[in-house]
Amino acid sequence: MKKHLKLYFVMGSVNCLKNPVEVLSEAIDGGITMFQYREKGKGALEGEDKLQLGKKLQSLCNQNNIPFIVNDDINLALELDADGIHIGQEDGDVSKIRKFIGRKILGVSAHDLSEATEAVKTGANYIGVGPMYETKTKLDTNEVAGPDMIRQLRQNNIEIPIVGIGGINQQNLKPVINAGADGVALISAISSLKQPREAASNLIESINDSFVNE
Ligand SMILES: Cc1ncsc1CCOP(=O)(O)O
Ligand SMILES: C=C1C=NC(C)=NC1=N
Ligand SMILES: [Mg+2]
Repeated sequence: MKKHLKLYFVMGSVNCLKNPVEVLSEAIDGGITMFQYREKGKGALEGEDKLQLGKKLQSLCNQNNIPFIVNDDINLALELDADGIHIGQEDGDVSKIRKFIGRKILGVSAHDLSEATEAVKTGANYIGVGPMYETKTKLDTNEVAGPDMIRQLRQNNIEIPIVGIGGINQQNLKPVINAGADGVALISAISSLKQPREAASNLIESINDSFVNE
């Protein structure tokens, strides 16, 4: 699990400057290690369109042995036979969902020690902690927690794989790794750029450097 979380690209059609299939294809070439289909927000696809795009993105991931995770939508995750699902605190009872999805990857958003402890207890495979920094991508985030939140979780013996998320880019990812995260999850640092391949390549290089000089 930990090695997949290094550069975890999260995206939906709403976030992309160009064709989402092209964006993901380039991001995979650039070196992302895991992908989450998060079709959400104003103008997001629904129903058949959402399913069809999901299938295209999933096949890109399968061809490249990249775990394909669906955000929030359990029915879609099961219909696509995705590798896993990511849910927020408001997306339902984690232990119920664990029974529903069996051995698939279960990611849970956590904003503090109590949510992280709960997620571990109910069988999450990793937690997404944030927002690390200001973000314009998700409008209803909690207040900025910062990398120190990850450091605090590790100091309280939270051993589960952790990915930081929220406003992360090449310039500010090192403190997230140094705080004890196994990787970073991000949207606009790849999806909003003309050259997603170059963006992903620069990011994974900086992430690997951060681990080497930890
Ligand atoms: C999904 C999510 N959860 C917390 S912040 C966020 C948005 C991250 O987007 P960006 O990487 O563009 O800041
Ligand atoms: C809200 C989120 C937090 N963390 C991750 C990895 N994905 C999300 N959608
Ligand atoms: Mg959610």
